Amino acid sequence: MLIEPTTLADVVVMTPQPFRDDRGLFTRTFDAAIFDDHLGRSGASAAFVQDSQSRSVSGVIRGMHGRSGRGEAKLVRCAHGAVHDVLVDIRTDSPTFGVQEAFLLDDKDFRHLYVPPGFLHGFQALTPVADVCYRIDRPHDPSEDIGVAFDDPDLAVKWPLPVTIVSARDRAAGSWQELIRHVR
Ligand SMILES: Cc1cn([C@H]2C[C@H](O)[C@@H](COP(=O)(O)OP(=O)(O)O[C@H]3O[C@@H](C)C(=O)[C@@H](O)[C@H]3O)O2)c(=O)[nH]c1=O
Repeated sequence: MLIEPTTLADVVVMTPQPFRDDRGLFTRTFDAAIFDDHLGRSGASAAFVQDSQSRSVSGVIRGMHGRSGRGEAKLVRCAHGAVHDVLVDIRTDSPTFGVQEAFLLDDKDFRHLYVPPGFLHGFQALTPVADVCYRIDRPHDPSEDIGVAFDDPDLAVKWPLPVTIVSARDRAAGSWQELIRHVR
């Protein structure tokens, strides 16, 4: 399991080594000992309290989602298919505040993102079926949902495919400028 930094402060990408044979493959998707050691916090991995999975059809965009209050840490991977995954740092005290980075998550390399609290997250499905799995370190609470429109002109995320389906909540999301006023 390789753990590498990204351009976003504190975000890391974990790349496992899938073992492939005639039957298919086996891959470790997460290693608590390596993760805790990387963070320098014994037991950090034990904080993840909810596992979730979403399935999307090609072109679907989910995002850009964040969480108010203490935020939430997230582990994100694509278990089936491929997604274009985007993170935006919304921590006002971060050296990478406002910076975004995109990652290809797929079922070939099984790259896995660790996202600390204080980020917007979203993705677009690139394959007919794309399953995204998350682990979060606080129980889901919709009253803390915050977000920015996936097509906000200031964020200007470059989605690779034409947009097919977006939820009503995401269509109604606010702007980057509004979010900045809120977090500052
Ligand atoms: C996220 C979530 C949703 N739900 C419910 C609420 C709703 O009825 C249904 C679908 O929820 P949503 O439309 O919010 O799902 P979705 O748009 O896929 O939301 C997800 O988007 C990606 C980008 C993330 O980063 C996730 O943290 C999460 O915000 O599932 C839960 O019960 N628990 C959860 O943790």
